[in-house]
Amino acid sequence: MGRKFFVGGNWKCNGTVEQVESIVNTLNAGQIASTDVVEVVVSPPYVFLPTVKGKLRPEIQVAAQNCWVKKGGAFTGEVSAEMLVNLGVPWVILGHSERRSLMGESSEFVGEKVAYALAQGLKVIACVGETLEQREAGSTMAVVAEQTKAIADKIKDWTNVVVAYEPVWAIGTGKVATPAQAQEVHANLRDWLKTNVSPEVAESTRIIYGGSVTGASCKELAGQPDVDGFLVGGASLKVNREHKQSRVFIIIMPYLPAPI
Ligand SMILES: O=C[C@H](O)COP(=O)(O)O
Repeated sequence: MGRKFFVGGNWKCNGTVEQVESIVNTLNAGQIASTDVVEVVVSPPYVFLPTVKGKLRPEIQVAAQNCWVKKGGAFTGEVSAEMLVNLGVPWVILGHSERRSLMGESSEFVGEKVAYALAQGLKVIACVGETLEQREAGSTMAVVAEQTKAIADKIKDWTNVVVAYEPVWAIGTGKVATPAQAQEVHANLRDWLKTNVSPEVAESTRIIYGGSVTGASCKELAGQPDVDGFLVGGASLKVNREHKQSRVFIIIMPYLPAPI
């Protein structure tokens, strides 16, 4: 069975009650193809999760942007995986570069979080990616392999993991990776999974791309054999005025069969 295309919208630390309501209304009004063909997941900040989950059409799932590394307790400011499960949130984004760089999350810590979240029944969008300095030093694949290995060391079952390759230099900068750059890393990452985990995991695990994806860049990127979808930041908050559509839908529509 082929890998189902995946489009995630990461709203990061953005939005007011009014803006979130407006985005949800736009998403609910948009055309969407069968969930057999594409998986669409939006990730609002924690405080908006229950509202978004309650108001969104059922074809669109929600993700948290982070969760605690173990069972809850005296960890002020944290949200546990158990709480997300209790709320009916199916997905969580872990290891985003903003958390690695701004909150000091190490690869090992991210690996522990991924393992714990999976064990509680969450599905995980696990982010990896190199900085500009690392790319220029020629260590892109070494960095991505080290981050992926830290996850592979802690988990056995990859069924509920989507890997998001997000080069740090492309995030929020408008400098989207070229299709060739994205394909090269995705193919190397799949190869790494084949050698270090298993051929089955390499074949079935979705590797999605994130970093300045827009309606203009998505088509060629999605045409690459190892690009299985996107994790969209800025564009997932925007509405295309002409089409009155969320830009997440603009991004996925070219690849989809007839809407339901
Ligand atoms: O999680 C999403 C990524 O950080 C991409 O963000 P961006 O599309 O605003 O560059």
